[in-house]
Amino acid sequence: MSNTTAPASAATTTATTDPKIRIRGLSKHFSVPGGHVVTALDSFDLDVPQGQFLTIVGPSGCGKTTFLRMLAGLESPSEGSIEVVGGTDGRPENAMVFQGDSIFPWMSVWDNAAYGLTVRGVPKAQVKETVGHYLEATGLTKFADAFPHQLSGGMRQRVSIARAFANDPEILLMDEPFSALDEQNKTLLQAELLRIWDETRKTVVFITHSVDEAVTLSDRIMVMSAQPGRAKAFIDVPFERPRDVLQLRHQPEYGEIVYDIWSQLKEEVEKAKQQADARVAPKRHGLFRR
Ligand SMILES: Nc1ncnc2c1ncn2[C@@H]1O[C@H](COP(=O)(O)OP(=O)(O)OP(=O)(O)O)[C@@H](O)[C@H]1O
Repeated sequence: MSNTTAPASAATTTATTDPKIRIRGLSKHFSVPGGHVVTALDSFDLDVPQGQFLTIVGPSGCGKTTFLRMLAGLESPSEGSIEVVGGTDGRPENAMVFQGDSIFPWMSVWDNAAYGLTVRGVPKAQVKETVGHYLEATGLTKFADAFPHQLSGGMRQRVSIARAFANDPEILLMDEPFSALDEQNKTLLQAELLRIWDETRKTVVFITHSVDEAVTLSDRIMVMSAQPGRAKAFIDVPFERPRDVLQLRHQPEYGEIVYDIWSQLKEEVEKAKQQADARVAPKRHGLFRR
């Protein structure tokens, strides 16, 4: 499967056809107590073509969430540029789905899903049609009047997904949206996401710690290096769409891609662990001296 893996240096040259997201020289430094500076991301280049489902995997602390937050405009870059090539038709640039609850607890399922459209002043009939469609697609029609505290974790994530798609953003950003769910719910939601995404073919940047999830959902996977985070490798996922989550996992090629990603990741996970140990060691040393 090595023919699907491209070194990171090819990132900006192989995926330049009609990019929806263009990242150049992106770095992010954080000042932390003690006068230290953490470089979360270092000189990061990336093109995401229009309509691509890109997933990012990388060891803990390599800057995945920081990157997504910068894409969402919630953090500003220390250096470099982020460009989302967008339309001018009043649609939001992005919508984000997080790991935990990102819906409003005081609003019904319907109102949560309709929120972005209502704020934008979309005509009521269109809101009704769009929200109705995405609640149906996420299996929530019967729960339209329910409130988040009456729903399971999986159903709350469905509301987040329905809201994100209903809002029709230019790009969709998803930060480990299924990581808190049990295996069965995770598989169901992956299948639902695949189905909804197939309808819209939105440009998605998705973060996960699960290599299986990455291979199941994505067109392309970016493996990040341990901190400071950089693009280490790109792996194309050649499976045709629409995809069936279970059948996909039966294919011999699936295992080869999973192996390929793990081969890239292993070294970075070990590096990240050494970094974490090195951060703990001086503190321990200080403790013994007291
Ligand atoms: N606001 C902040 N202030 C200081 N340091 C920060 C801040 N946000 C992130 N960092 C640091 O930047 C680095 C990257 O963090 P980030 O959360 O982006 O990593 P990640 O790859 O998403 O990790 P994980 O997989 O564990 O969620 C970490 O060392 C983190 O401690």
